[in-house]
Amino acid sequence: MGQVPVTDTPQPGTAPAGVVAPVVDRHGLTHLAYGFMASKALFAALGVDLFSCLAAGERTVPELSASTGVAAHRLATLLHALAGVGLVVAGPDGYTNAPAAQRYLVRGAPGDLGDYFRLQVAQQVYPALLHLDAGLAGTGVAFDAWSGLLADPGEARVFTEAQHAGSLGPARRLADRLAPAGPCSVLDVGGGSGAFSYALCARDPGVRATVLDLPAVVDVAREYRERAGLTDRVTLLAADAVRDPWPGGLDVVLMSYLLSALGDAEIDVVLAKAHACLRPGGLLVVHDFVLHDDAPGPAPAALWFLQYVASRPDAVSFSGATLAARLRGHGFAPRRPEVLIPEITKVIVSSTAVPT
Ligand SMILES: C[S@@+](CC[C@H](N)C(=O)[O-])C[C@H]1O[C@@H](n2cnc3c(N)ncnc32)[C@H](O)[C@@H]1O
Repeated sequence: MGQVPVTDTPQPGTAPAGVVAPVVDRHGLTHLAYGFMASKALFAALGVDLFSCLAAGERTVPELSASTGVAAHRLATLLHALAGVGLVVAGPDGYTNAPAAQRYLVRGAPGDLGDYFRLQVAQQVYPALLHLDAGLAGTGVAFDAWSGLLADPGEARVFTEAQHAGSLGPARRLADRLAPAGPCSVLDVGGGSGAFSYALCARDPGVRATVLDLPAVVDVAREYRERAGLTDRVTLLAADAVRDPWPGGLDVVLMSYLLSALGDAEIDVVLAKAHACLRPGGLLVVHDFVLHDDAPGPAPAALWFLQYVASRPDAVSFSGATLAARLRGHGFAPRRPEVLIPEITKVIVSSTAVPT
């Protein structure tokens, strides 16, 4: 879960990035209350690949109707909505993509996030959020945590393919930052498709990785490993990270979006296991949603934490400081958190003590 923000720079009239502006008027409230409708317009457009149809430039409504197969009068209504929220731009004869749509929503573009939004956010996260009231009340949740949902091979495929699309860019950035050099064994816990492991392997030929995830997810990861040409350097381990044993003597344990997906007590279980399976001086790399320590937000990270409340009663949120305290409690020496996806995720690298 978690994504690059579609808006990289503050919009006119909004607070600078990182500062939460209190909602002061009805317009602000309306913007929030109607947000779901705007999201649905975006997902519906992705569903008929509308942004790809506009990739080459302006198209008229009849042209778009022919390409998408959507009746012109219904498509016109969708286009009005998309233009209203700024995803397409209306011209004298037709429509063009807004810059972010052209960059992130055109199928096959280098920054393509369409599958991530359409599959994971629209088809799995939003339906789960319909159970948020019950989750908050503690009277029921959408499903038995993500591990319950992902026991189903079809759901595991949808989730993992979408997550792969979302994780490729951040994985490359993290690999560049960690810059492994020389022999290095990595355990990628809750590794999903293995996107982060492949990026680390691509960065240095000395990296060997094990991707540990639930069995139905590992079945999908096998295909990505094949495509990456890394069957000889990446091992797949079908296991439950909380209940099953992990390999030992490792240089690096990576947890990308794992801790946020676990319950409070399970976080302690996996941190203890990480410490036990690292060699002295080994590194734990946590990449996840992280709240500010001393200010509200950032909103996307806070909202991602909230959606977990819909799917498990023991979900918790954490800031850099609360996570660092927890890491210290398990014998780690955490460094300062560093932003990986602005407003959404941070990376906290911690070392285990080297015996003197
Ligand atoms: C949001 S995905 C992140 C995948 C990958 N780390 C990435 O960043 O692209 C969270 C992953 O944690 C896995 N996961 C959740 N609970 C798990 C558990 N108890 N044991 C193993 N994997 C688990 C899920 O199956 C899923 O693949």
